Amino acid sequence: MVQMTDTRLVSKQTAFEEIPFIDIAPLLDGSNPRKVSRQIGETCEKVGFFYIKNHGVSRALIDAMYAQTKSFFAMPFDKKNKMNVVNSGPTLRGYIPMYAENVDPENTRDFKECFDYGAHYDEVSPFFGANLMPPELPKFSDVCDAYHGAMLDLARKLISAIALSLDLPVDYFEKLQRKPITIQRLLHYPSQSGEISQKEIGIGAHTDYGFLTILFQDKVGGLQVRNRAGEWVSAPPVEDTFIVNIGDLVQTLTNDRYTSTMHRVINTSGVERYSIPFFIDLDFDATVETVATCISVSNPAKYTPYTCGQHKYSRFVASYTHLQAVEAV
Ligand SMILES: O=C(O)CCC(=O)C(=O)O
Ligand SMILES: [Fe+2]
Repeated sequence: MVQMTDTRLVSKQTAFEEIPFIDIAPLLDGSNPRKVSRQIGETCEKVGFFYIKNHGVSRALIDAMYAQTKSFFAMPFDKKNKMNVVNSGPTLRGYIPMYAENVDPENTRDFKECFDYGAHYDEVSPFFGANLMPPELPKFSDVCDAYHGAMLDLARKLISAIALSLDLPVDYFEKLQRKPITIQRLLHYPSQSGEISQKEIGIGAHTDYGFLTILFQDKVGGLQVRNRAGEWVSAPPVEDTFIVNIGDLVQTLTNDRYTSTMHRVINTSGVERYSIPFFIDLDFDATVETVATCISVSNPAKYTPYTCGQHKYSRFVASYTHLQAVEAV
């Protein structure tokens, strides 16, 4: 039995029109990218989250990634813990056990475990390097690479549409994303029962730190998004779609025209929930400053420019317990 003692945790079971659906086929096949970019722009202003359909990623690849995700988390803790993120140095990839990352640390402990990887680099630098991979799962590494590649291609298309929506050249962001920070995350949320309070939920309320997130979620549900009126709205799983949302960097780049929207996860379904978000930022050294088309005399730039890597690392320090120990030394 689940009891929501805290009414702030209840979400409106509204129709998901509140989070729009966008058919991106005309963007991917080149027949009408401007139409898709207009829809994305409007949605980024009003909601910050949208479902995409006809996204071109094969069902077989998604199913394979999902199967590997379940196999990964089914491994004994000791095996997963050999890949603990604390062993990855500045690369900051690998296994993140329960409570080792809390994205809203003032209020919530996150009842989830994760595995993070990215593109392979021989050289180690913050957010880049080799992936820690489980030798027990022979297909894991190849499936991960293929999935990450598909997400990167899709993200670049969506980002070109965001550029168009801001009256910028279609390739505007490419110069800031030559070697972008990306994180491909696998997530496991056990179900919670009993009394549930804000002190411990799947993932605490947060905005994403980067440019764009593309999320696959399984059929279980539990994602909630805070709308502009401050109400929590469910973002239920919908077959053959991904959920896309913009992050903090876009809010700065657009001078708050597009806002990075708060969201959280509460899994009280009685079954395990798995989700697979892909995060893309800018290059580590890229300067994040508002684009010219979002500034005017009556709407001057609100943000002091910062670098992408700086921002990302500061958010990691705030949420990863092992980095707090390092910073405190
Ligand atoms: O699992 C989900 O549905 C959302 C995950 C999320 O918000 C995140 O990892 O930033
Ligand atoms: Fe998130």
